[in-house]
Amino acid sequence: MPAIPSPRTPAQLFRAGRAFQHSLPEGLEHLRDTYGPVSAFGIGPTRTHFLFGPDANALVMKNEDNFRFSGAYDMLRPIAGNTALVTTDGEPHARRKRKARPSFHRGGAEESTRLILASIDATIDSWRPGQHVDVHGALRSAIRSAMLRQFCGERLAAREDYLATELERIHELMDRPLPQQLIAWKLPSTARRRALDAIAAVERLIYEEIRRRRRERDPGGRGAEGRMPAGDPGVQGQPPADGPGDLISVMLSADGPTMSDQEVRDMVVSALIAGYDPVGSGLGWAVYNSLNTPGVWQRLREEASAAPAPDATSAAEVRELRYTQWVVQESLRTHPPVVMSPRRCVRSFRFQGHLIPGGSLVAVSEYITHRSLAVWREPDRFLPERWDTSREGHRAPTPFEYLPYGYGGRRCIGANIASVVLPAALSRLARRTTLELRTRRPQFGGIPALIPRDGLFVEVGAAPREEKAGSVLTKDPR
Ligand code: HEM
Repeated sequence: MPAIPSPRTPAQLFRAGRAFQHSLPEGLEHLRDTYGPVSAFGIGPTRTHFLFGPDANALVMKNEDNFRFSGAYDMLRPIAGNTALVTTDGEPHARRKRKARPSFHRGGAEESTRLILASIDATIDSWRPGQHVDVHGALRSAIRSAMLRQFCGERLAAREDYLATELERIHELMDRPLPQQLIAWKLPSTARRRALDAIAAVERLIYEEIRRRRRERDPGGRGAEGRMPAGDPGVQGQPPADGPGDLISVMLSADGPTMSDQEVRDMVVSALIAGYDPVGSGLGWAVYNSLNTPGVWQRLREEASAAPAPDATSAAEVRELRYTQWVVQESLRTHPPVVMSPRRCVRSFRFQGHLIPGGSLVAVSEYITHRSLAVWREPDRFLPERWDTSREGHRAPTPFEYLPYGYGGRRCIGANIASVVLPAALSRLARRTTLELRTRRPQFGGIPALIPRDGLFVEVGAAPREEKAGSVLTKDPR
C-alpha cells in the first residue's frame, strides 16, 4: 500500500503551512498541485487527509454513518455548543434539524428574504454618489441585522449593536488563518479569551429570552397582543403574521419534539454564526464577479427592470430571473462560501489505492471541485452562460461536481433561504445602484466563509432613476 503523499521535509512543511496561512483555497490548491488528489497534512490531532474531486465527495457525503461531523467540527464546540447541528450526528441531529425546518422552508424562507431585502434597501438608501464603500462589509451587516430579527425576534433585535459587536468578536478568531486558529483554540490566548467572552455575552441574552418566553408561556415572544401584525417589514420592522415566526419561537413551539434550553440556544447561535457570513460572502462575490465581468451588471439590471415581479421574494418569482440565477450559480461555483467540508471517519476505508485509518480527520473541498479542469471547461473563468440549459453542449453537473450547499442529510439548512435571497438581492442591487469596482484583485480570507480579506470597495455612482422606490425603474440616465 503506497504511503499517503504529504509534506515531510522542513521545506515542504514550510511551503504547505505558508500556503494555508495565506488562505484556505491556496493551502488546498498547494496540496492538490504538489501531492495530487489524496494527501495528508498537519500534526497530532489536526492531521487531516484531503480527498479531492467528485468521487471523494460522493464517498464522504453519501456515507454519513462512516463520515461524521462529531469529532470534525470540534473547534466550533465552544461556540456552536454540544447539541448544535454541526457537532452532532444520527437521530439527535435529524430530530433537531426537523424541528427547525419551518424557519427555513417556504414561509420562513420568504420571511427571511423580505427582511433581508428591506435591510439591504436601507443600506442602499444610505449610500451617496461618489462615496467609496466596502460593499461586502455593508451587505454582510445588512444581512446580519435581518437575521438577528428573523432568528431571535424583536426584543433581541433591539440590542443589535451590542449583539453585532459580540458576534464579530467571535468571527475575529474564526476568520484567522487555519494554522493560527488551531493554535489559538488549543492554548490560552487573548484571542480565545475574547471569543469565549463574546459567546458568553451572546448566549446570556439568548438564554434570557428563551426563559422569559417559557415563563410567560409565549413561545413567539409577541406579548399579550398575540402575533405581530402583518405588514411591510421594511416599514414596521416586524415579521409578518403569516410566517412561522422567529427561530426561537419555532424551536419552542408545541409542534414536534420538545427542545431543551440548550438545544434552542445551540440552534439559534449556529444559525447566526453559520447564516449571515456565507450569505454575505455569496452576495459579496456575486457583486464582485458581476462588476468585474463586462456587460454582466447591465444585463442583470435589464432583467430586473423587465421582470414581472421586480420585488421578487418567493422561489417562484426568483425563478423568473433566469440570467440572475446563472450569475449566482456561477459565482457560487467560482467562489463557494464554504470551501472545505471536514469529517471524522469511524472505520478505515480505501480511496484511490490508499488506506485511510479509522478515526482520521478527512476533508473534501467544494472549492477544489468547482475549479477542477476534469469537470469544468475554463474553470477559473466567470461564465454565467455555462448555466444556460438551452446552450449546445450544455451538461448539468452532478450533485458531487457542484455542491455549494453540500449534500444529503447534511445539506445546508439555510439553502432554501440563500437560494432565494442571493438572486433577489443581486437583482435589487443591480436595479437600484450603479457601482464601480475599486478593489481589483481581492485576496481570499475567512475560514467559515470565503470573504474578501481587505474588503471589496466600490464607488457609488448616480442611482438609476426610478419612478418610485420598489417600482420598475425607468431608463438608466447614464
Ligand atoms: C450562500 C449561503 C450558504 C452557503 C453557500 C452554505 C453552505 C453550506 C454547506 C456547504 C454546508 C455543508 C457543510 C458540510 O457538509 O460540511 C452547510 C451546512 C450548514 N449550514 Fe449553510 N450555507 C449557507 C447559508 C446558510 C444559512 C443562511 C444558514 C442559517 C441558518 C446556514 C446554516 C447551516 C447549518 C446549521 C449547517 C449544518 C447542517 C447540518 O449539519 O445538517 N447556512 N452550509
